[in-house]
Amino acid sequence: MRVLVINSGSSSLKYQVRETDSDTQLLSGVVEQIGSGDVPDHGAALDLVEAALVAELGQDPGLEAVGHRVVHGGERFAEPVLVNYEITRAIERLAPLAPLHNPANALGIRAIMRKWPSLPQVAVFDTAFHRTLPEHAWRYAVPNELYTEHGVRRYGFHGTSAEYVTGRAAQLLGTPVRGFDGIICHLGNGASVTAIKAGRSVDTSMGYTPLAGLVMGTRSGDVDPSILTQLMMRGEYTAQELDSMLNQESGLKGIAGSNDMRAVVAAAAEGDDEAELALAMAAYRLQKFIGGYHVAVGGAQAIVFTAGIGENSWQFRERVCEGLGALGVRLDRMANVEKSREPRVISASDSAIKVLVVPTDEEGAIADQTAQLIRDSGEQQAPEGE
Ligand SMILES: Nc1ncnc2c1ncn2[C@@H]1O[C@H](COP(=O)(O)OP(=O)(O)O)[C@@H](O)[C@H]1O
Ligand SMILES: CC(=O)OP(=O)(O)O
Ligand SMILES: [Mg+2]
Repeated sequence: MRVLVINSGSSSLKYQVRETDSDTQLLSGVVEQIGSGDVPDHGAALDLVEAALVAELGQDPGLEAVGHRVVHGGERFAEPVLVNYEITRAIERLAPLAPLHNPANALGIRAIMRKWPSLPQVAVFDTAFHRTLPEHAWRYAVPNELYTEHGVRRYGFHGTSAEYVTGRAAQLLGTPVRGFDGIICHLGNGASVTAIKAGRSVDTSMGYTPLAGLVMGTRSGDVDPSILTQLMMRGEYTAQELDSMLNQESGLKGIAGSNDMRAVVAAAAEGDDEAELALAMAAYRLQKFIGGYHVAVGGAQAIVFTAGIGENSWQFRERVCEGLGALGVRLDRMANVEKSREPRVISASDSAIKVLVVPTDEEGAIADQTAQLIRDSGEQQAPEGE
């Protein structure tokens, strides 16, 4: 099946056209720096995608379906769904919980509806894989009505990536996925870490929104919530200002002035104190999560690095693993600096926990789930005997 995949991240739009039957990629691209560069918003980014489609595949690109990454699926969506107007509105209603993502996701769906009204579209949710969290991990210790009336709970994100990477990591170790206990570190512009027990997500660092947990490119990750209430009560900042400050001006950017890990690593190597501090903070936060999740999964077999930083920054991986000595983690320094697009082991043979690098493939996973759902729903609709 020929599927167009649209992955709208916070600052980028990744797209691919895949033939799922032969697992081939016909077209792939990324529009970066949306909002800060030449591309003002995700609408303009979609115009570029359409131009690329027509240039590469002709006026009729032969698409059979579109698969969208949708970041927030709330409590309702535990699996991929066929999109209709009602589903699109539900995705839009979740926008306040993922302000950098869901509006762009819904915009993409509506743009395709207008352009190719009869093309089936599937939404694949970042939250879905985390629906297996036990309640003691997804509840916040606040009055019950915050959950029952306002849906305040941990949802978790990057689930499509965590699920895909879990499968590949288990494969690499020669373990069935249901026998895999590990820790998946998805480190991109948004970053999260997920505890995997028996192949399922049992805890994850992002929460009600993708702001929680690790120190990210522009997001603070965990802070004391009183910082916000105090600053608001004193009239120093509005809720709106704090929201955009924590989502867009914090993290590596807030401390070191850039959200690009390459620039921060280079600056630190040249002796820039702020860059060094930002790296130390980001690594320390991740080390604490890894220690906690090692306990949560009852002893991890593997710590897995993935996404832009996890796959490419040997310096950041080294820094994180150097702080994991108490867990018996030992890196193979040579293996860690090797460049490869293949899943691989980068720990020393005497490491108590294996350390892996496994490139993620959100687009591939979304294409496969889209084709699968469309095939299944076609079979359900087809009358018996046809
Ligand atoms: N070669 C590299 N070395 C270090 N960091 C890299 C490299 N390539 C990309 N990155 C980092 O990866 C991050 C983007 O990751 P990505 O997974 O594409 O994010 P997102 O999907 O959130 O847009 C950026 O912080 C960038 O600095
Ligand atoms: C959920 C999230 O943070 O996604 P991204 O890393 O693509 O911004
Ligand atoms: Mg991403």
